[in-house]
Amino acid sequence: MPRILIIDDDRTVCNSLELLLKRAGYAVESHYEPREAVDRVRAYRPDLVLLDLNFTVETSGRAGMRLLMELLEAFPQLPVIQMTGWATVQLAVEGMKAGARDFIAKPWDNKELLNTIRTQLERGADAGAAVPAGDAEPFGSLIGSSAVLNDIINQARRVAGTEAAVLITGESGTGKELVAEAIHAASRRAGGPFVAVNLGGVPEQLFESELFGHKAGAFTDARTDRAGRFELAAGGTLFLDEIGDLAPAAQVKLLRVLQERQYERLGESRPRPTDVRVISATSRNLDSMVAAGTFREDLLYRINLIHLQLPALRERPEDIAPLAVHFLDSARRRYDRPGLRFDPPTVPWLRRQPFPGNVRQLQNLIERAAILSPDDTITVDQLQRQSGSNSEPLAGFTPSGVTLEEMEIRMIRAALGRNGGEITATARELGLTRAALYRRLEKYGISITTP
Ligand SMILES: Nc1ncnc2c1ncn2[C@@H]1O[C@H](COP(=O)(O)OP(=O)(O)OP(=O)(O)O)[C@@H](O)[C@H]1O
Repeated sequence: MPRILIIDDDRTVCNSLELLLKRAGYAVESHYEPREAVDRVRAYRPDLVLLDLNFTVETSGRAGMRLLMELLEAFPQLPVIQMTGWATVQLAVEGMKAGARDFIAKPWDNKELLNTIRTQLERGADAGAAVPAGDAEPFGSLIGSSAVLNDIINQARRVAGTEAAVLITGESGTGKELVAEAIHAASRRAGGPFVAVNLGGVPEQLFESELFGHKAGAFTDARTDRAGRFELAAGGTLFLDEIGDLAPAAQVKLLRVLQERQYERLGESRPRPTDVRVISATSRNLDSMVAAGTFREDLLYRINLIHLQLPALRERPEDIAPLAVHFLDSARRRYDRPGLRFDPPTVPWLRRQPFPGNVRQLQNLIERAAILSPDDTITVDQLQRQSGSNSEPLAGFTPSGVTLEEMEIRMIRAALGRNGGEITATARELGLTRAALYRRLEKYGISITTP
């Protein structure tokens, strides 16, 4: 019978956990005193430890973190599951970087807790040993070896096995959706669907129908019953893209469903339980939006148990070469041009470009070059031409004295000019989504009629 030791100074918590775990067939003991915990582990030899991070003597969780470190040092193979309040979940993430296996947020869900324990016991004593930071094992289809990206990959790998809600932020085209897919693929829900919904593209009046579904006749255009995204994603992951674009009323509706873990199709009164892991993404700054009163703080709290901030491509120029090579390789296969290659000055040139549209812009640039290149060698000259501009920033080095923001403004104006103010074409040329282009127009006060 597997042995579990609970370390928590709250006896009521220990009692109810003991009851639950014994019923589930484990041998359980509790330890209330953080100080002698290491000795207790040595004596009891548990197969798994449930460790509370927030001892009442000190609610910051630091005492719990110290104890976690001591335990991991004394018993590096021991699976430790941390327990923590919502307010200190960030601490648990730190704990996972240090080698804890997982965490459960209090108040816990019995089923989830038992699942987590079972998974960790199945993984055995050494299987989950911490992956060293900066390792280069592939994660999903993410390419890149910069330290910043690796750090994010490692964090994502660790949270993948949990049910925690993840918020991914970063500029447009930095790979937020790709990271979400990779987390899904590495999670227990990998066998279930990955359903993405772009909340920026859902008109406010269709929000409920889109997410929760509707019954025929629920409104004028509802001719047949329709499942919403929550239903389609059941057993899998729901990716809420551009969550910062959500209107206030929709924020309330989403929050309610996330809190109550149930929803109703429009026109139906039967509640359906949600069975999704939520991953959200946005290129907006939700903290400032909360401060400005345009994004609900309680919703932010729900969706960002774990926060992954993806750096812009210009902040990790080391990733440009491997990405460029990867995209060229795909283009070789896709367009059946096996001889395609970069002229040697191309890659150093690419590394110097600001790429306001990030990885997506780099990908588009190389794809276009691969299609249009008259022979097998892609040169700087061609890339400059393909980037659609001879006088604008991508054509050369960053002019001195010009800020990145000014360059971005110039690029946007020039692209708007070339495309006659047409948003879709301009966004495509810049490697941005329409929503991302609109945000920039708004941010810089650029008007479309007089680019
Ligand atoms: N690290 C990476 N390795 C390989 N491909 C990448 C990487 N990052 C991004 N990409 C590619 O770049 C494109 C943009 O990525 P993705 O759609 O995930 O970005 P995003 O941040 O979600 O963008 P948006 O905010 O505009 O929705 C995709 O085609 C994706 O496959």
